[in-house]
Amino acid sequence: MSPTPDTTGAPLLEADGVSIQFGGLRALTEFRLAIRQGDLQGLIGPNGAGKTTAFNVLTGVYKPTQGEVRVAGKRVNGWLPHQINHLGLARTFQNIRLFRALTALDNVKVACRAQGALHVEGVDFGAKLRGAALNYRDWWRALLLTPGFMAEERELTRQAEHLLEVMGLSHRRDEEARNLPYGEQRRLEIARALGTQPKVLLLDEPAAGMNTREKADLMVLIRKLRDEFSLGILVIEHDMKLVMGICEKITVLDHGETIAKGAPEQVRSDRKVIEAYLGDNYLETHGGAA
Ligand SMILES: Nc1ncnc2c1ncn2[C@@H]1O[C@H](COP(=O)(O)OP(=O)(O)OP(=O)(O)O)[C@@H](O)[C@H]1O
Repeated sequence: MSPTPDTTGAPLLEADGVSIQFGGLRALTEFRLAIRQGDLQGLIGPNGAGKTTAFNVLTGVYKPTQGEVRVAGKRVNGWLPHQINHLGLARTFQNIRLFRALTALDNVKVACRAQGALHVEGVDFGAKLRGAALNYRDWWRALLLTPGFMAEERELTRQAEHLLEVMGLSHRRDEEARNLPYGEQRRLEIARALGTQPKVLLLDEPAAGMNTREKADLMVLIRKLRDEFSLGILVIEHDMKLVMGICEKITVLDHGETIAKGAPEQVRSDRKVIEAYLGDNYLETHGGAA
């Protein structure tokens, strides 16, 4: 049986009054969020609201102009994405970013290997030097196919195969990522993100381009991932059925500002959210009170 999600622990990911500005454009203003183990939260809003920017700030692609991002309790402002990833934060992208010419298995193995690589936090020169020395050693081990290297390869293959199986992609193991149907490429991206053994997973429009059946399956799968891998999950998604169906808490952005936050039923009847995003048609089709 899946463990009951524990959403009472310390936040694994926190945004504390985070703002970012591009020239004169305030893309994100005073953004606040806390994700704990067992959380399944949504981030919604109209096009250009700042959702992907929020992901980019949380994962180290952008440095916040103001405020603080904390991962596993550590302040990570200014850290590089791979350093933040080592603290347990992984993501997928709105525009799929797989290694297109690698097989499904190798896409996931790359991520599993990256997690086993030297953990270099901050900008410590000594650690970087040690990292370079270990890379050099690993290069020779790979070239000479030492028993240690071969054993490590088998273990990485086993881990990657397991993740492909969880994501229903075992049958695609040896196919190049670019040849997979769109919905399967999206699932492969999630498998790859899981390869880095995250504690928090950020999914940027995971259902984009999927048909109704695939979306329904994805909803079940996202819940299953949360439970089986003891994750906290944050999802950006335009499909309201999916977001409202799986998320326990939703943050709504508009022009970089948080205009609402709460349970799905609270958010979908919020007048500001209806005006900015859902539209009165949504209420007519789905019911609910303004
Ligand atoms: N690197 C950048 N330089 C300048 N402006 C940017 C940059 N990144 C994002 N923006 C701007 O910030 C605003 C928010 O964009 P963002 O991509 O976060 O929106 P979004 O909510 O993810 O939209 P969508 O649903 O269309 O993906 C937009 O006006 C966008 O043009």
